[in-house]
Amino acid sequence: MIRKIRILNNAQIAQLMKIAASANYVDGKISNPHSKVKNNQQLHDPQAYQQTSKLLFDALVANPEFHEFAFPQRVAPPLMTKYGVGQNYGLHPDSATINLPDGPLRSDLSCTIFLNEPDRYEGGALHIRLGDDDLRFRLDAGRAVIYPSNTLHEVEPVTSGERHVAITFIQSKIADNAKRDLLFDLNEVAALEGNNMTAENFSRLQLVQYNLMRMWGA
Ligand SMILES: O=C(O)CCC(=O)C(=O)O
Ligand SMILES: [Fe+2]
Repeated sequence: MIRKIRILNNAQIAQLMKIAASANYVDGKISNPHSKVKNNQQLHDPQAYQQTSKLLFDALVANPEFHEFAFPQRVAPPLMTKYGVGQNYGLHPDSATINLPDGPLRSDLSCTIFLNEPDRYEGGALHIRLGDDDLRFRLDAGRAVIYPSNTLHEVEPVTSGERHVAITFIQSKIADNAKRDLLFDLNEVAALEGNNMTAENFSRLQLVQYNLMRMWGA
């Protein structure tokens, strides 16, 4: 399942874009030197990186919808990237593991947080391939798309303007996408309809929710 969630308010977007305007970006190949398809720029200043990464991380983990959908166990520090005219990130899968200072993170879900409005650039869609189907995202500033890391996806070439996003990767308590999606649906229905049930039936429903979490969760 793929979800779109509003993560940032206007003040947070303005703060991030202000930092982006004066910070130093470097060739994105710095973190994937062998990539044949990565053609973007990423934030490099250690201070700007730490500040933006904390703001983005805090916004994400404060968001209840993010928890309901992702069941996050660990979230990689978000990284701001940008794409100028002619830049893109060709079709690729995301790595299964990402090495972080506190140990490897298994990437179950990938997340793009859009930082500038889609009318500020042309092209630059995040294109996710699902078998024969194609999904394209150019979301409003502040909104994120969270999608399974095991998909093939690309960032299409920017043809005018500049595309600003932040990316992160999530290790979920439920590694399996199908199981995670089932529990998300079950929990959502329980939250929406629980008040209409008898107390005993609601308790039985909770028993199923909790025991599936025990069976499937980390
Ligand atoms: O910029 C995006 O929307 C996604 C970038 C991406 O696929 C990646 O960094 O692995
Ligand atoms: Fe990717």
